[in-house]
Amino acid sequence: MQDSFANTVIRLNGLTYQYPRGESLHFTDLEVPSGQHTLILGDSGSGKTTLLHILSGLLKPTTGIVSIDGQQLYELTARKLDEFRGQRIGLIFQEAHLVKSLTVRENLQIAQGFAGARIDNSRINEVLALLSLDHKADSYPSKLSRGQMQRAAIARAVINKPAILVADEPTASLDDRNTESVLNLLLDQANQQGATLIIATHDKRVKTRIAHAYEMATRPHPINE
Ligand SMILES: Nc1ncnc2c1ncn2[C@@H]1O[C@H](COP(=O)(O)OP(=O)(O)OP(=O)(O)O)[C@@H](O)[C@H]1O
Repeated sequence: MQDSFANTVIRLNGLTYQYPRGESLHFTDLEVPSGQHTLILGDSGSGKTTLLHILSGLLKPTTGIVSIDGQQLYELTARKLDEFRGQRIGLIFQEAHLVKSLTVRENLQIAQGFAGARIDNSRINEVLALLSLDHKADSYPSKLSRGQMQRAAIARAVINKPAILVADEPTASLDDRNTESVLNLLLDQANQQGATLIIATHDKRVKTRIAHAYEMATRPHPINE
């Protein structure tokens, strides 16, 4: 089903998730207008990572609807969902998860391939230049510094011009200077590529840069509650 709110990039409705033999999580409804960068805030264990996985199409909720850029994610077949995720959702986790046996350029090429797009080397060159990584295009991940690795992960997340860029604690282990530069990169890239940023964080330094926040409203419920 297509979403009727053309300007709404994320819509969450009636979401719950029950971990097998674990927590039952209930999520407050949310609508994010396109371009409204939003933080996901909440105590440790409140369900931020679970929510990011659900809204990124990686974890099917027990109940409820997730609509991204007008598409209800969990109505798609597994293959279509993989393709949609590749095209419309950019993921940045704390560890970069680049394929170690491939160069930076090849990592970006497979990200284009997963999304069902043709290999577009001029787009790859453009993104690498924007992130000051052009000189590392033919390097393997093991030859990158930590900061370069993080920029490569951002390059991979934005390569297909996603509608949303989802980052889980992207600054948790960074000093102030690197936090500033990663936040600038994420905001610049999101703004330039027309993506809406969703960042889960505890980090006070991030809260000063992004005004809108979604507070995890619930504590986890015991199984039978
Ligand atoms: N695979 C799992 N099986 C069972 N319970 C889980 C599993 N993963 C997470 N949980 C539980 O679900 C709840 C939410 O976890 P989640 O990782 O989403 O929280 P979080 O807000 O991201 O926490 P943090 O800020 O500490 O990373 C926690 O109580 C956690 O113990």
